[in-house]
Amino acid sequence: IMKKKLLLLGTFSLLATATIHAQEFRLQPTPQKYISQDDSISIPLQYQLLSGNSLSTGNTLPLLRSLMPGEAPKAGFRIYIGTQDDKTVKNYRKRIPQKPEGYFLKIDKDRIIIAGADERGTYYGVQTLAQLLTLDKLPLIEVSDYPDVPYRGVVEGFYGTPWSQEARMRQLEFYGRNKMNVYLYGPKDDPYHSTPHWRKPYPAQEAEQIKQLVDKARENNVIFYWAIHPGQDIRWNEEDRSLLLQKFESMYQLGVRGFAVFFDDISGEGTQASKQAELLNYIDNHFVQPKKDVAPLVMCPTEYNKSWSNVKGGYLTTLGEQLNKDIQIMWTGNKVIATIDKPTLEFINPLIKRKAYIWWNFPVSDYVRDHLLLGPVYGNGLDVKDEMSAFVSNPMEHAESSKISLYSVADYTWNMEKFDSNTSWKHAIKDLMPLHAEYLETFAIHNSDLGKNGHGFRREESTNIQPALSALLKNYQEKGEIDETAYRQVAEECRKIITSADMLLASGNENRPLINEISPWLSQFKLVGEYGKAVLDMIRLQRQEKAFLPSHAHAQALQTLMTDNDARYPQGVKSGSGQLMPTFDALFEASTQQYNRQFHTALNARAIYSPYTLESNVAQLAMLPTQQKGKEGSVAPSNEVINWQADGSLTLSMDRPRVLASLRIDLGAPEETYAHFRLETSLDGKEWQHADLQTAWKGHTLQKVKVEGRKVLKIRLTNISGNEQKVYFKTFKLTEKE
Ligand SMILES: CC1=[NH+][C@H]2[C@@H](O1)O[C@H](CO)[C@@H](O)[C@@H]2O
Repeated sequence: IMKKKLLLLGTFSLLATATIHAQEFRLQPTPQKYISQDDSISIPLQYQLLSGNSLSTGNTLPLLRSLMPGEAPKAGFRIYIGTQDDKTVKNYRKRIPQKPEGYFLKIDKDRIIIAGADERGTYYGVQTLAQLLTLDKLPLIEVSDYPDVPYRGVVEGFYGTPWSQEARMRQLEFYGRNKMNVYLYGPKDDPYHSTPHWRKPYPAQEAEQIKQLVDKARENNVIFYWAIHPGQDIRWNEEDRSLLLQKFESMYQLGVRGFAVFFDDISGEGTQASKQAELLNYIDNHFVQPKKDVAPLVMCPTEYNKSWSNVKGGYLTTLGEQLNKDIQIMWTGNKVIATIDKPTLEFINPLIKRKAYIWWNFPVSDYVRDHLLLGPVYGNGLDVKDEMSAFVSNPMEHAESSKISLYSVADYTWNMEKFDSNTSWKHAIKDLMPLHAEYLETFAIHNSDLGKNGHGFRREESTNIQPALSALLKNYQEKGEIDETAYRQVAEECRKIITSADMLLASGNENRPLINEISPWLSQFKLVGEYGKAVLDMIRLQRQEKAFLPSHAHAQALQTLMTDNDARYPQGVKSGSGQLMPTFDALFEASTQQYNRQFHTALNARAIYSPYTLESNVAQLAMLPTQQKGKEGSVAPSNEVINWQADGSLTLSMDRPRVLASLRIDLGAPEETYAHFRLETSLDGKEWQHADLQTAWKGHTLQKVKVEGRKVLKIRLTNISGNEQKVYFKTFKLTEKE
């Protein structure tokens, strides 16, 4: 454990440092019961350790010794540590909360007692002590603590670039420190987790990496679950069943002691509830139970959220009735992306006849990959701790950045009623970068909304400056006046934005992995701050015929820079898209229009925006955002199975006719599926011309459409089969002729 001392750069006296640290100090997660005697002792440099036999294996004692290296048999100060069966803590047995993973921690003048309800509870007691040891003096306290939600942690279950080995190793340490006890390995783009290679054992190198992760997880008292995603091509036969069990056996040989089967985002034969239940029960009865040291099986259903469930169809009730009682069933809530409240659980728990194992799809961003989601965790009910068996977060492909949310998920699931979203968020940021917390907070508060997206899930953004932004815009648009107070606040925020971007980019090694992840967004964030300043100049100089021009030109230059592709992250980089950019764009347009009217000029009054708009009567496509990068225009991909109704269509419209060089469409479906669709283009939205969909190349279902040289204003794709088609929506991308 790296003892994270707050090394303020010498500007404070030792006392002040301790005071500041003590003031801001909080235990993470918030303990259930904490009694302080308003007294403290120096950290004992020597102590006698009296530890119970139950701790002879495991990582609890190694952790304690790494935190307090002064073990000495004759020392006066004593540390008593053990689980409730150990005689070393028998005098404190009745102080131990009788809950799984509970512990009692007491710091007294001449002794420390760490007594756990079980091994992991004792380990958590040491983790709490670890936090207290970052203070300059040890407070005399008594902590009685235990988790509200039995299983708490992370499911790496997103599409896109899987986390690296180093990122996962750091994650597991973070889970140990924050008392999260579950990590489910299930990255959609790992070919050995999903189609095509789920039947095959990992190659030697990947196998070794999994083994390292399993060992690291054990060190941090985290249950490592390995998940398999077979549903897209599983055959319900003896052969595939034994191949799946052999794969699980090969993972067991690597040390894996937790297993999951995900049936999400699939179509076809694999979606049958009774077949899924039969397979899972077989795995439970012939693998999990006989092994005796494997955690209860976890499964993700095909109908994993209410908006996709068809209760009368019986899928969920079939699982509820047929699945062995100890098999856990995951649930994302009322929608794919949703916050979890009591009604959500009152709907699902009776259907599946057990407490739902929540898969929370936040801060996952695989459907808005150009955004970082760094805002507070909020919106989940504080009254649902007894209605769920687990709460695991599906994070972003950016592992370090996800820790802002994960810190709060750990806090929320350990002590739900005491959870305070904003306090937790501020401490999450301090935990990531104590020396640059104020700058990271400025960055995070303006990079939290998702923008328009296929799931319609949004988050608050720029809440600190939002009132000033709307006051400034309202006064200017309606009265052409400048609200001076709002103007000053927005100017100050732009200065903070620019400074924060620079301070974080120059923050050296405080948290290099985090900065490496977010640097494309930091560069973009700085441009947003500069753009805000240029636009503030424009409205200030709007009546000065000459002075206005350089600011207008600078604002346009910044718009161009902000839409340029960042090679470090080709999926696009958006920052401040929720409040800052819409306000600055509106001020840019209003002031330029005003200037044009006053000086009879024709300066460009349109902020650069995406020239493409999407319309569709297919529910899951209707809200997908469009993107423009140079000569490329695209509709953002969706990761889920699209239920494309008969005669349903999608239309991509442009701001003006453009000549196409190519159009690529990938519905992730076999060749014959494309016969069910018609592609047309139009110059006026009235006359439509047919365009041939033809296979670009075998093996991959990407369609290259013969539109070379065709001038179009609209492109339309329609399901003409007369039936609903279940397809993916992986690529819809046009390239304009140079
Ligand atoms: C249970 C579930 N499976 C999918 C779905 O939720 O949406 C997530 C967000 O797009 C995606 O990451 C995940 O793989």
